[in-house]
Amino acid sequence: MGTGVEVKVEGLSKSFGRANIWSDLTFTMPAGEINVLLGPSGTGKSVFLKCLIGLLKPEHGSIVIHDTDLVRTNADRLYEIRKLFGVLFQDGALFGSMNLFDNIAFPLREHTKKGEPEIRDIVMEKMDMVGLTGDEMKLPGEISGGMRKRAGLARALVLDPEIVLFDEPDSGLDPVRTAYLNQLIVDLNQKTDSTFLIVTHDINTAQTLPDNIGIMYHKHLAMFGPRELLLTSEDPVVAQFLNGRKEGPIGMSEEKDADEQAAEQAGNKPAFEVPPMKPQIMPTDGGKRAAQGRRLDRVMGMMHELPPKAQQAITDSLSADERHRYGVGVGSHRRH
Ligand SMILES: Nc1ncnc2c1ncn2[C@@H]1O[C@H](COP(=O)(O)OP(=O)(O)OP(=O)(O)O)[C@@H](O)[C@H]1O
Repeated sequence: MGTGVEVKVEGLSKSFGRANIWSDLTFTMPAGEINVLLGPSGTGKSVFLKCLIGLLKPEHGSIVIHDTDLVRTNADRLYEIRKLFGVLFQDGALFGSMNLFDNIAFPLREHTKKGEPEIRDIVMEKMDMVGLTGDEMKLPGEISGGMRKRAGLARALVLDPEIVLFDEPDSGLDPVRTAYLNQLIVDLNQKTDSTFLIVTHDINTAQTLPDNIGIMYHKHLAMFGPRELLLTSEDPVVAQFLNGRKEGPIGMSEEKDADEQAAEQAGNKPAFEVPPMKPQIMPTDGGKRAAQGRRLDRVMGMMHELPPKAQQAITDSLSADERHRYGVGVGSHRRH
C-alpha cells in the first residue's frame, strides 16, 4: 500500500457562469490524515470533490499534489495523478448487473495489465478488509445499503490510492451501521496510511472520526484545522454546525435573514456552552495510525497559534509518555 500524500489547496474559486459557488479556499490536508468536510447543503462540497479529481475546473487557485498543480497541468499528467485517487460515491456506484467480485475487479481490469490470478488475490484482500469475504457472487441489488457502501469502498481501494475521497459515506445508514463504517474507515486508514477526505452531514461522525475538520459556509471555508480547534470553537457558525443546533447564524436556506437573527437575539437565549469533546475513534487493534504520530508532532508545533481551549483539549488527549516527550502538562491533574 502506498502512503498518503499532502494535498495543498490555495486560493481556489469556482463559479458556474455568473453563479459563484465558493472563493478563495485555502487549506492543506496533511499526508495520511483523516479530514472531514462539513457544510450546509448546497455550499459546494461535492463540487470541491469534483475539482479534486479533475472533473471540474476551478477558475482561480491551485491544488498541488506531488508538486503538480492539478488545475494547470496537462491532460496526460492529470490522468496519471487521477490514478492516485480512490472515490467512494454516495450509493457505492456499483454496476447493477455485475457481481461484487467483478465490480471490485473492474478498475484493475480497466487500468492495469495484471493477470486474473493477481486480480483475484487483490480483490479477495480488499473484500476481506471491508468484511465482505464470501459475498463475491452477490449482485448489488441483493445486498443492504451498508454492504453496497463497503463494496464501493473495496473498489475505491483496489488501485492502492494515496488519497481516498468519501462522498457522504454515512448517508442512508442507521446509526449502528454508521458506527461500524466509521470504525472501518479508521482501521483502513491505519492499514493504508492514505490521505482521507470525507464529506458528511453526520455530526457524530464529525465529532469522532477526523484528525482535521473543515466547514464550508457562505461561499468560503469558514474554518479548517485540527479537530481540537473546531470542536472547542465558539465561532457561531462552527459551534452551531458541529453541535447541530437550530440557534445560530445558519438558517433553513443556509443563512438566516436579519429579522430571524434579531428575533433570536431579542429572545435573550442563554449563551451556548460548547459541550465537552467526544474521544476520537481509535483503531480496533489498540495500535495507532502512523498519521497520529505525525499529526501530534504537527499540532504540538502549532500549539502557540491555537486558542487556549484547543490547547487544553490537545494537552488533555496526551498520554503520560507523550506529555513527557513534549514536556507539557506539568501541574495538570488529568491522567491517561
Ligand atoms: N455542473 C453544474 N453546473 C451548474 N451548477 C452546478 C453544477 N454542479 C453543481 N452546481 C451547483 O453548485 C452548488 C453546490 O452543489 P453541491 O452539490 O456541490 O453542494 P453540496 O455542498 O455537496 O450539497 P449537499 O450537502 O446537499 O450534497 C449547487 O447550487 C448546485 O446547483
